[in-house]
Amino acid sequence: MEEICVEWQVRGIRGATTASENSVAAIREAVRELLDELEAKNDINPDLIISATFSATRDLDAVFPAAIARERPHWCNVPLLDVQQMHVEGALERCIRFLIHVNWPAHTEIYHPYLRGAQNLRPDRNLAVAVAGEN
Ligand SMILES: C=C(O[C@@H]1C=C(C(=O)O)C=C[C@H]1O)C(=O)O
Repeated sequence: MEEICVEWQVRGIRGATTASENSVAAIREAVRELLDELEAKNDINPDLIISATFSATRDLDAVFPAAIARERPHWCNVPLLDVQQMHVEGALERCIRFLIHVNWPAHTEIYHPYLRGAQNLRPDRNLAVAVAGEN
């Protein structure tokens, strides 16, 4: 029988969005939408996620984004962390970012979701799908 060998790599996935206000409902809505997009566009298997770190700007403190992520199917065992995003004067407000490390089939494209007010943070990643090895 022919053996099909898949080569795996550890890859980083970035994403960001904004919440409409500093409330549990608004942050939950924004995080769910962002992770829905991540999973839909990448066909990701949460069991292959190594860890996920969320940052929130200092104007968001109603709820931990990681707690929202953990509500998702198969995310309960993913090591999660929340940090406060460093403040830069004039930077995008009410912004939630993530950096996720994942085991990924080599040479497979990754989509980095940047939604809502975060769409202009990285126009290069918003317009194009990053090609394997370009992270
Ligand atoms: C541009 C962003 O915002 C900030 C700037 C970053 C950068 O210059 O690479 C990365 C994360 C944030 O600290 C982003 O989230 O992508």
